[in-house]
Amino acid sequence: MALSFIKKVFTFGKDKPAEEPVPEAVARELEPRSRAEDLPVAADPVLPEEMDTAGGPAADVGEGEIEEPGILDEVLPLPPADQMSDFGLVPLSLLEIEAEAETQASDESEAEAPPSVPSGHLPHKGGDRSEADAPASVEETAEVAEALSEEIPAEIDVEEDISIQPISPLVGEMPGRAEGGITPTEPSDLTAEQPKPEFPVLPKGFATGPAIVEQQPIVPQPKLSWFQRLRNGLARTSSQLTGQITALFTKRKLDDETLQDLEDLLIQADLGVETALRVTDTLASERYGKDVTGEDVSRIMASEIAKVLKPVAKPLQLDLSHKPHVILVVGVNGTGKTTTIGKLAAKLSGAGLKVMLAAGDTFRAAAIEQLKIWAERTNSEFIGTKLGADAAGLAYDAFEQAKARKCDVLIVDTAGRLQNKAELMAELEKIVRVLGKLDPDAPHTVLQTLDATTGQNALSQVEIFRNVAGVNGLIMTKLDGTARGGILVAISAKHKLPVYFIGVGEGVEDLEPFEAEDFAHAIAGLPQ
Ligand SMILES: Nc1nc2c(ncn2[C@@H]2O[C@H](COP(=O)(O)OP(=O)(O)OP(=O)(O)O)[C@@H](O)[C@H]2O)c(=O)[nH]1
Repeated sequence: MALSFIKKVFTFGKDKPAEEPVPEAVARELEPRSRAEDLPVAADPVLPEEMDTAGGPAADVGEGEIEEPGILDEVLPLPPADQMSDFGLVPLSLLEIEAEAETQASDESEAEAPPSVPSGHLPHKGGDRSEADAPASVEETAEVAEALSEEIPAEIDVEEDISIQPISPLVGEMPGRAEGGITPTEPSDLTAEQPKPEFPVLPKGFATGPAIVEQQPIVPQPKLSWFQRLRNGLARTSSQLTGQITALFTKRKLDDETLQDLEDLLIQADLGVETALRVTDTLASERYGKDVTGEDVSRIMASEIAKVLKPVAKPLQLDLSHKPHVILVVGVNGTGKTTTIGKLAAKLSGAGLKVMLAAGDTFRAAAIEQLKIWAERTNSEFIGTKLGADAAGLAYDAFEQAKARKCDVLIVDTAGRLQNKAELMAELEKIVRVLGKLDPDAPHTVLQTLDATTGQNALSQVEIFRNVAGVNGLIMTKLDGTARGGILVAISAKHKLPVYFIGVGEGVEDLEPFEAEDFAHAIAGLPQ
């Protein structure tokens, strides 16, 4: 009897005889939904306006009231039948029985098939259902479940053979579930093709949807050594020079004509007549009448340039018996005075010296602000004045302040000026004179910055600034760019002024002591 009852129960919705209506809740409980993902989610099972008659929405399931799926995945003893629905569980064995009953039922009567819920239609609870569809109470469900559990063959070991599949916690949250009124959705309802939103057809070259941008991993660039930056900066000079030299000596012996051509090439590279002659003389004495390669010439050239530069590659001497040792920084506009001051201050204050920076460039507000920032960055003292104020007056005040505050070094910035502007050069002369009144040796160092991209004009800059302000040391900046470093060789050969540092970048670290050999190798395109 029980088996035939089960058969009927499982064929509900397919061949249900009209005279034996099966409560919907029973059928629902036995529907094939043993896995959480199989659970149908009724579309709007209760309309808001139906809430009163439906008994209101299900109480929310509180956190922790639902067992973790992982726990329920284990084989657990079957709970008492009357509690199964409370747990939201369906015995797997029943699902197997159902599958069997379904097969038989489909054989028996296809013609008797009762009206089923049309695909895509989900009847509303409390709507226009027939009596047969009427919701069953939880008690009824429990009774049926108990009857079914009695029918389980004796050989089935409940503990071993019945695994309980958890039903998604969602079930407890579904309004219909609380009222015992979940209406199963045919699988076809879920897979049925939904009407696609219509988009306009875009012209060729366009596409709809979110753009997919492939992210390229950012590869950090290794920081180049200062020599590599110097070599890169001088690459234009060196590659031009070595390329021409190689071309000059290909399949040619060293004679007067090739020597003259070489001398011209070296002068064009800003190295100056003096250095050019040194190179050709040495080459002639060693290899005249013989085959010469470009590499031979590069080696001799590097060696002769280094000889010129070595005497000027000196450290910046600080006489710390003066408190302060005054460094006046001069040069043409934009040659890197302020930046170089910042770099020097960083080195000196980093070494524990007390440094003061004086904003003597009273022409540019930005220059004053720039120096102030450098002072903050380098933990230096700062002194400035109004825009347009007398720069010599500021230099005077700065000296006194630095002395009073026991600064080791005072570095005075000045406005950039072209060497041919007499009035501005006279102002520079005045600054030097005023400082000399406070200390006859001040300024102790007059540094001139030279922009390495300048070329021949740098020669006359040194000439005039030296005469007016008594420049006694040089710093060549921007050797990391597209430099024409050959001019430093010519200046060194002519003026023999110490070259203390070279600038190889805009960063605070990018100031390197000048090394004659390295510089000579970089110009000749040879490794360090
Ligand atoms: N690449 C590179 N840029 C530098 C170097 N030194 C300075 N600069 C840049 O050159 C520009 C001018 O530098 P400043 O320090 O303002 O030059 P300045 O001589 O004080 O300028 P004025 O006050 O106008 O005379 C700035 O953009 C600096 O960042 C260097 O060694 N390498």
